[in-house]
Amino acid sequence: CWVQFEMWDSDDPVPRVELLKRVKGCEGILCVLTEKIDAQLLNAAGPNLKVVSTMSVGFDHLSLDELKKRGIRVGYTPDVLTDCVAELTVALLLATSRRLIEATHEAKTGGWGTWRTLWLCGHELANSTVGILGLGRIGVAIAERLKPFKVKKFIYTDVALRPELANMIEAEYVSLDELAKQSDFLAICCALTPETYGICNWNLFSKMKKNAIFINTSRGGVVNQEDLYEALSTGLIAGAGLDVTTPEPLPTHHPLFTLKNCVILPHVASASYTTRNSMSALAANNLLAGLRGEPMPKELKL
Ligand SMILES: O=C(O)C(=O)CO
Repeated sequence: CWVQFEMWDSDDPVPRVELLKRVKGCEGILCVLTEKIDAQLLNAAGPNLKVVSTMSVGFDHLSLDELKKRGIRVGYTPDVLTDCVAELTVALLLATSRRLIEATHEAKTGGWGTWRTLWLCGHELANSTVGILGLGRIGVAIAERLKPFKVKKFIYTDVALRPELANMIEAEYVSLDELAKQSDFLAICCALTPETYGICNWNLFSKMKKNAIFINTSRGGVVNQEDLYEALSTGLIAGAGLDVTTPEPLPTHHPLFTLKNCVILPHVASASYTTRNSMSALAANNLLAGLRGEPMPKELKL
């Protein structure tokens, strides 16, 4: 089908006022995760709007209730980014547990003296227990990559048992409490929903091991950052690697940036050329299928 489209031709997000003006009368919207698709925006678009296609696997920026109410279909981009996100998660985990950022800083700035027995010691994956909060495609892909590092045991928690996925990585289902207590490494892989908002808080951190490494490549909103700061600065847990924060960008004066045991990345888990190309192609195909009234390659069931 022929499609007339207007593109915001910049890597920076379209300003909200501009977006609200330009969506008027549109039948479809292709957005990224910086655009809030809420009642205000849907009202601004008007009754022609049939489909919203987001170039992301996460959909916490979409008001699903509002979309459903209006009968608007939603496309998203699962699967195509799984490998890329899992790879980055492993990189962030190792950078955090083996203190790579501190180490390169020391080497560059004169901190590198003689070889010292306990200098820059971290924690290794061999013989460890890895916990996964929210076992989906990405959690499985992370576990598959970590297994060759000789992880002893994978455990997970979720709102329901995930027997098929769990079997793929021989992961054992445990309660959230047990996940906190047993994990040497805890990877957060859940979607941000009202149930997971702030789920990583003092209650969780206080049950974790002193040697535990906390890794989040899902959404910043699942973490209570004040509690995480307390946990890291008091040595309650050993370290954290975050690819996502609240807000994004995290202000450079944020206390978390002062901590040596906190590695912060600017939301780059899916940032490979191959994956971003696949995501944009899938988002475009979802949009076109939605406009034609055909099944979308990846439709979010509302
Ligand atoms: O797809 C997502 O949800 C991201 O966070 C970026 O890939």
